[in-house]
Amino acid sequence: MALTTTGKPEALDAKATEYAVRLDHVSKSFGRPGRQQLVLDDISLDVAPGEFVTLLGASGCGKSTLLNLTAGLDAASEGRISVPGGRPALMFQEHALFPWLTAGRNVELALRLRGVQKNERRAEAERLLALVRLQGSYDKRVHELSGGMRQRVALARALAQDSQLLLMDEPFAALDAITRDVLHEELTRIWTETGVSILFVTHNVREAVRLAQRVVLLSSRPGRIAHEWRVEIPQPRRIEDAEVSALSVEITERLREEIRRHGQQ
Ligand SMILES: Nc1ncnc2c1ncn2[C@@H]1O[C@H](COP(=O)(O)OP(=O)(O)OP(=O)(O)O)[C@@H](O)[C@H]1O
Repeated sequence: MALTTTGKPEALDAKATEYAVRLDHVSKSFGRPGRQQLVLDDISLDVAPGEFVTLLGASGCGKSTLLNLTAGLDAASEGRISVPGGRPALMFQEHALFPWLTAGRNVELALRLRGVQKNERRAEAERLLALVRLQGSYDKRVHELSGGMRQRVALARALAQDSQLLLMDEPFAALDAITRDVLHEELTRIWTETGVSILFVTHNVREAVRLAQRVVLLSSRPGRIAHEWRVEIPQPRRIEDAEVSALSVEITERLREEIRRHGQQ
């Protein structure tokens, strides 16, 4: 497929590339010509196949914008985004499940859109619900599920797309700390089992360190890559582990510096 300097993520041959997604000098402005606000400035970032990267930054620094560009929901103003494996799967803070469908039917809908045959959908939806530890919940309606269970269904639905790249925008931010902790464990397990690449947006430093192999810090206004850390702490980690805490303190310091610097502009 021809490469363009702007526009939607491009599908390339997955085998020929060493990344699940590549952002190459990506910038994004909003607003009318002459009154434009530069939100993302010259972002270059690769996520390797099977890698788990968290994108961290202060509120309003452009994290969601970056994810939306990667998902193809909006076009970059400059630069190029390549997603070799095709359309990424998406998961947001709001579950966005259809309330009139059961948990199972919500997952099946994604399977249908993927082109899975009707007679295979039920079994595949059951398998995905079991993967997120919701076996037996196929017939439950959305209002019968807790917040954590809804996010599990949303995760099963995202996985139903069978994409090589999963984009997650603060998916656990609305959950209580204990439910979030459990879902961190589940996500780590599912990431290990499936080998999916994950780009996960959060403003929670401990969450970023708990989950990722690499934490990328964005500065604010405009969003630029300020720093990144490789997280060598073995999984499974716990959010209260001493090593997770120590690195979180270091990253928080750096984040504070970025916020102070932004405040002085
Ligand atoms: N469609 C849009 N039109 C105009 N401005 C926008 C649009 N989308 C985002 N912005 C602006 O871009 C900036 C970055 O927003 P974005 O939602 O990406 O930040 P964020 O880092 O995800 O914030 P948060 O952590 O609070 O969710 C903000 O100033 C926002 O007002």
